[in-house]
Amino acid sequence: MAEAAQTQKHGFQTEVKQLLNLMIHSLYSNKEIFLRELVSNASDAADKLRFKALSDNSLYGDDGDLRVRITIDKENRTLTISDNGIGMTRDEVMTNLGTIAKSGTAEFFGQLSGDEAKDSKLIGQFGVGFYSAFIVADEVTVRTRSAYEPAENGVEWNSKGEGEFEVADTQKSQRGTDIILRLKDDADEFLDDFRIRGVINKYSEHLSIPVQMWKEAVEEQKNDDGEVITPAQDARWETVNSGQALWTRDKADISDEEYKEFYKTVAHDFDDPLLWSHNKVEGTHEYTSLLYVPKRAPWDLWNREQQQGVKLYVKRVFIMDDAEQLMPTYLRFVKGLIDTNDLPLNVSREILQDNKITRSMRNGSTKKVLQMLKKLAKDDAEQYQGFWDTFGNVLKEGPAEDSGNRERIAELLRFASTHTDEQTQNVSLDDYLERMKEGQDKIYYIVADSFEAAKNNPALEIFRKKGIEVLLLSERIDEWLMSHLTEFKEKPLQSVTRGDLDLGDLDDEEDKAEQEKSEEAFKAQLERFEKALGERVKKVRVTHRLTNSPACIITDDHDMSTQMAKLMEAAGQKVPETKYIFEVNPDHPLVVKMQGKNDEEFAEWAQVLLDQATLAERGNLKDPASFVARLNKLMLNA
Ligand SMILES: Nc1ncnc2c1ncn2[C@@H]1O[C@H](COP(=O)(O)OP(=O)(O)OP(=O)(O)O)[C@@H](O)[C@H]1O
Repeated sequence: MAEAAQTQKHGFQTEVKQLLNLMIHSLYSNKEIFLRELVSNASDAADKLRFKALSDNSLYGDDGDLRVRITIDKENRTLTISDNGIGMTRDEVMTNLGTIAKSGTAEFFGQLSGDEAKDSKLIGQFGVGFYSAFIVADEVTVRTRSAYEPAENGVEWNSKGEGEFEVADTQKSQRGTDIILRLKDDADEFLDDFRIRGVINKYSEHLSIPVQMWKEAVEEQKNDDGEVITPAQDARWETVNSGQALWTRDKADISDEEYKEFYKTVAHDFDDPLLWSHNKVEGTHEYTSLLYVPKRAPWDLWNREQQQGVKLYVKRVFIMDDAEQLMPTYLRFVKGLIDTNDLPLNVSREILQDNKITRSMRNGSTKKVLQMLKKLAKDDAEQYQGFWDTFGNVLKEGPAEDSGNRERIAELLRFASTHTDEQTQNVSLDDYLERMKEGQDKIYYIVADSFEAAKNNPALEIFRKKGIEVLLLSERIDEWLMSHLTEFKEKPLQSVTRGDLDLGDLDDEEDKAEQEKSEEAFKAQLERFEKALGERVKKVRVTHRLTNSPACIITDDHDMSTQMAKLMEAAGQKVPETKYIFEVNPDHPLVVKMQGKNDEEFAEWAQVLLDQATLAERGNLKDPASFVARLNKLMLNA
């Protein structure tokens, strides 16, 4: 080993220290995965080089056979994983092996509770990567040289995993990266050739890169008659895996186990996937897709800029990670790959962006994912519920993003509803349609800040009385969803807190006649309300939706809904002030009592009723102090 010069000491980024700590504690029972991670990094490095070499063949130098080699040194207790891939420059080493360059990492680690059992679940969401080397090693040395740099610009990185690492310049004749692990005392098993071969077979069998191990020379063996039974073999590098990319094989010949292990390698997940779909598409455009739905959400699912999980290959050559053109954002949890013969090898992101072939692959793959989810929902409601609880809120972005598949996505949505009054979102729109009352022509829903606020909103009273089911929505995304989901199977969706309530055929003639009568009788009172509330409301009218509450506020047909206004406010946008329609229940004892009050008292009562109704709908008041003062005054007078 050449003398390393210019050694510099550095501290790990805080998050790296936390990750190391967490990993060593959570993964001691699953040590072998370090090898999967390091071999898959080596394979990625080979993929990157192959891709760069498409436009600059000289990058290969005289070493064009890309491979990963694993060497065991029992005497020095080291295991070395070596690749001749793209390698790293000094700057790349500093960022890749000293920091975690993903936005939001600090917040992620902020969630750690210190409870090992709980925290170890988080590690699965994070993806373990290079640092998993420290599960089995008490010292790791990385010697690397970028394909763009000469031999003298090699870099040596070294760390004992205790908060610091050292970086030095070095000479490295061969391009690529060697990861040298000095194994811990309890990691003896990884000095065993047979054990390592087993791990490679398990995890790296279907990577498209050969993984090789050194095989000692074999002497010729003859039987007593002088016939050769074992021919002599020179010592050599032997390829341990099949090196055939899994997705190129026939579906019928691939076992579930193989699909699952392959998933772990491509997705850097160590849980099994929930579902997968492997398709060879023929016709105008030919491509193969292998798409997985994970069981667990990645830690950065809510970062819409997070990398997408679908890789693009052209003619078996890896082209790029996270090809965002291949999968819509609302399916960003899908992992896997698409391999096509129809694109040129030198395809760029720009070309991908506006390309017929990309569009066709994206449409086809989107449909495949939606289909496999639909099938799961049909075959296994419990597993589907698990999927929905994890990824439902991402899927809810779908109707806005992908109008072409709106109905297909809508079939996959699940809601809480007044059918059970439980918070679990397990009612599909099809369930709702099946339970619709005779004469009902709309799907009713309410959006509120919380499940309780939705469930207890006074606007539901008439629906409960008549036994009409209402969907109860209370996630942040729901208002956005409903503004793009206006009908399902030709039935319009209608908010119960918006516009005129016309229950259509659900109101019988008698109800209608009664309503008209009470409106007529209440005319003079309405005018008193209007005078008392003035500019605070858009209009005052008699309600048909309340049975137990004195009043409620309703958004007019074309005004912005309360929840949408809140969303926009939260996003820092200026929102025009919306005035509500104030609906009064003439039969409520409080309203009846108000009739005997003088104008001044009446006005006080009216203000309090409006504030109460606003609280029930918006969850807050612009001027809470005046509300409290008024209420206290009324209580004193009582
Ligand atoms: N053998 C290698 N050759 C070249 N670069 C490498 C090698 N191993 C790691 N790297 C670089 O270090 C970075 C960090 O690796 P690490 O395994 O921690 O994370 P990752 O592979 O990006 O993500 P994941 O969490 O999914 O594993 C890689 O993205 C890559 O740029």
